Amino acid sequence: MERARLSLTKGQRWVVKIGSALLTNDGAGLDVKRIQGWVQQMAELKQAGVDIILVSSGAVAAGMTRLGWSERPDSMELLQAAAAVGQTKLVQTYEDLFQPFGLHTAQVLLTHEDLSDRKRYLNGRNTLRALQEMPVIPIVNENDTVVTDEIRFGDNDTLGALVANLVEADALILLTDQDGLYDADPRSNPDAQLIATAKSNDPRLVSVAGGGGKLGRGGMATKIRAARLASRSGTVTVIAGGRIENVLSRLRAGEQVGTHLVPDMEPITARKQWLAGHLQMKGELVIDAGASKALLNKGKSLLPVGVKAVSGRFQRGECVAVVDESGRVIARGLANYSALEASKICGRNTQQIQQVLGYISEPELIHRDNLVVL
Ligand SMILES: Nc1ncnc2c1ncn2[C@@H]1O[C@H](COP(=O)(O)OP(=O)(O)O)[C@@H](O)[C@H]1O
Ligand SMILES: N[C@@H](CCC(=O)OP(=O)(O)O)C(=O)O
Repeated sequence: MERARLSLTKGQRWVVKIGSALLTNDGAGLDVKRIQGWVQQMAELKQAGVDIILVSSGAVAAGMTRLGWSERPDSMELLQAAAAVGQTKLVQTYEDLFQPFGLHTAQVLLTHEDLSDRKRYLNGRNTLRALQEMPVIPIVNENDTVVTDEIRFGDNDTLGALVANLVEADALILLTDQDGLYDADPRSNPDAQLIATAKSNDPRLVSVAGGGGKLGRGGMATKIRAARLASRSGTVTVIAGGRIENVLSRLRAGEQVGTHLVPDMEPITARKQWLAGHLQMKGELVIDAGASKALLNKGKSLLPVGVKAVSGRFQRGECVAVVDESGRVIARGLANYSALEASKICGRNTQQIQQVLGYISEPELIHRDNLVVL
């Protein structure tokens, strides 16, 4: 497809994600020889004017080797400790390998909360933009030491997609241990066929994508979700084999390598992408059929009168899910009222808000500028 080809051959901003399954020599530390190959290609791209942001996994694996562990631990604190030990090794390895090309690296560790908080999100975006102007390759990973299970990205595919949204990347390249997305998991189906191209939002992709291997976290399922998220900033996603020779340079030259997932929607505004990227909701608003129609078909704000039930604990300004009567999540947005206030004014018309609460902040429960339909 022409659009995908242009994002790859002419795009000025790429997010490249290298997964755990690829970075390690079958669990035994970092595969420095291979990393050197990707570094060389990324350095050449940067010198040709493509801003590269690298999302690299591998901290836990590198930490395990440094600590002399052969088995991946199960406990959260040991995994976090291994990540803390391994992250320095990971960045040191990249720094040493980029240095001969006159490039430095910058360590960027992010959590889900950093990207949910509007101020920190904007700060992160400004910093990454500033780094792009420099002879520097930012290296992003999840800040594993401080996250708990409930708030983890867990896999770096999702993180890669949110970073692609953050910088409005032309392309998100997910390098992994398979040559791309197959119509069934090739580990268990030797006859599986490679899918060369598809629309990022094609619902059929979900059924072919299975889970990850013993080193990777998310498998293809999270890569498909990442492609969907990335499409919101008009970003093309490529899932490709990191062991394919010169994979990045060949993609830049316009070769059909791996699976190309092409957005089939117009990019949404940066603010709405930020909203859509929220993974944790603080509460839920169940709305009636009339309100669903107003949101889905007319791009309207959500008024308290259309809300049937409120659940969860949220404050004004926090992100909530909007659910229709059948239980389907149709939108999310920032609430203008807390959960307690919302439960008092739901089902009421605008005039009644003042009577019930004694004050009125806004007539809308969620203003359309702070609402994204999913
Ligand atoms: N339909 C599919 N096509 C290709 N690979 C698949 C598919 N379904 C599941 N997989 C598995 O996903 C794995 C890659 O994901 P993962 O292990 O998380 O790696 P990474 O660390 O690169 O993200 C592959 O090794 C493969 O076995
Ligand atoms: N943050 C973790 C990586 C998580 C992970 O393995 O993700 P993925 O490569 O997407 O399977 C680490 O650096 O070890």
